[in-house]
Amino acid sequence: METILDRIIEQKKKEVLLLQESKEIILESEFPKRSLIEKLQTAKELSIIAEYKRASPSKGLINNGVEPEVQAFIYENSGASAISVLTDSTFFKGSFADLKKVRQAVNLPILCKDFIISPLQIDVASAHGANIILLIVAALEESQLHELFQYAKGKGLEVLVEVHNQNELEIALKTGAKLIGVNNRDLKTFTVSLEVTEQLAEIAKKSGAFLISESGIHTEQDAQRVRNAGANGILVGEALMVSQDIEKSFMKLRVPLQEGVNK
Ligand SMILES: O=P(O)(O)OC[C@@H](O)[C@@H](O)c1c[nH]c2ccccc12
Repeated sequence: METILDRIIEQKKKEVLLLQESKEIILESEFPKRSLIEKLQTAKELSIIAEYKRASPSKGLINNGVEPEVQAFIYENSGASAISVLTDSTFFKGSFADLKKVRQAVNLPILCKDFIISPLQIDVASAHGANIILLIVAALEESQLHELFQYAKGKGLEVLVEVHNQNELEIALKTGAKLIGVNNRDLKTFTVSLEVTEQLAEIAKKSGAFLISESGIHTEQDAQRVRNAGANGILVGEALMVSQDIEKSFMKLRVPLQEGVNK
């Protein structure tokens, strides 16, 4: 059966073809380098990557009423370590223009949250001010994963490699990734469980990578749970996008880090 991930990838292939045909010259990034890895190395609390996400295929419209630069500014002032911006338009109502607006509003590292299948998309992300790109193991052939990983590193970008099970994690670790994102949400079925982080944390941490627990984190208890499993950081979208008091939401999610977890 065709999954939502299959549909998204089909759409991305069309977008990449259009990009190729447009022959548009994609300029090099004119923005300074910002490192999430350096922040994780010295962090004393669970790092929060705060996401700007208007909508998603699993939740529909989440919040269409706040501008990306305004939301990102509040995230930065509330203690975020990085900002994630959804740039997919078809399924998430995002854009690269959103990414650039966020770049101009904050000093934090920015993650381009998209379904990357081509180096061209990495060029576009970098030109709009991204410092980190996402590579989703479930969306790529292993050879493609390696190629895109090396390409992004060559451009001075950091790479968050996303996995959802042990098989994907083992593939991810072969790239030498320093940032592993465990997605608690299955992109094929939308089922969310923080147990996924608990199950994969040990193997991910043994490799010396930093572990980011992604999706389904809403409460202080959720943050503590993935922290206790060994996470260095969390990626939070919906809970912050719908929050009536973002600063207060941050205070709850900012829990102290486990001793020695970033050594
Ligand atoms: O809104 P949540 O449940 O806090 O999830 C945020 C983030 O993890 C999620 O948006 C995400 C994780 N991996 C992705 C890959 C593509 C698109 C979106 C995602």
